[in-house]
Amino acid sequence: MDAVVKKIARESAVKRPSQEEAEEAVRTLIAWAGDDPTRQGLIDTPKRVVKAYKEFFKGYSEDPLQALSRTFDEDEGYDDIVMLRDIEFNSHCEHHIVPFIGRAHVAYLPSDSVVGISKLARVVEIYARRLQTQETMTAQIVKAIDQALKPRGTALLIEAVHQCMSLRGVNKRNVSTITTQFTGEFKSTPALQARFMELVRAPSGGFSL
Ligand SMILES: Nc1nc2c(ncn2[C@@H]2O[C@H](COP(=O)(O)OP(=O)(O)OP(=O)(O)O)[C@@H](O)[C@H]2O)c(=O)[nH]1
Ligand SMILES: [Zn+2]
Repeated sequence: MDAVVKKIARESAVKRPSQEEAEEAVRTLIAWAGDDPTRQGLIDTPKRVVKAYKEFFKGYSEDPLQALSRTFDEDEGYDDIVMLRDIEFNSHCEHHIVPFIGRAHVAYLPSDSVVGISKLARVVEIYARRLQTQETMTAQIVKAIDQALKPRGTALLIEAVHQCMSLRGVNKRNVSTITTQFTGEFKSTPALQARFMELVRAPSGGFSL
């Protein structure tokens, strides 16, 4: 078992079930839904579902601080906004285990060093691949960046569609849920927040490389 999974298991005092126990749980749900888990078309489904869960929730075995640990300090004194826009993610809401799908826009103001830009997208991916609420995921991403890079400020906007609202329950399609979090200079300086929001909304300039 991976160290991060072990840590989460230790903190929550939950024993991680075996692959066979997880597959059995899927067979139970299929039967509960009203179908026969032993029929031809469903016989391999528990194995596939467990494999899919491994992908959906692989963020439990990854460490965001580790992803942000390699920084570069030769940046000629660059000290303005570094922003990644339109980081697509798929997550699952912790209330219904149904997908919520959206985009994250993340920016930071470097102090001494910068981080490889892919690592910011990796942090989004790590937290998205866990059971989440949008608010928690927003706060966690910002906290990880602040902790690892100690920037002068971090800004994050997440927009997402929650399928637990569009496929069931209230059945409202295409509702966007928007969350934002600002720290440091982004929190204390409204003009910086406004610049961030402008950059989120700015046309892409037709780049699609
Ligand atoms: N704040 C927040 N709520 C969420 C998120 N994802 C899902 N939810 C909401 O979680 C709530 C759970 O409410 P409950 O009343 O316990 O569950 P429910 O009976 O299935 O609720 P309905 O979805 O209204 O049918 C619902 O209002 C969901 O829309 C999220 O990321 N953040
Ligand atoms: Zn939900």
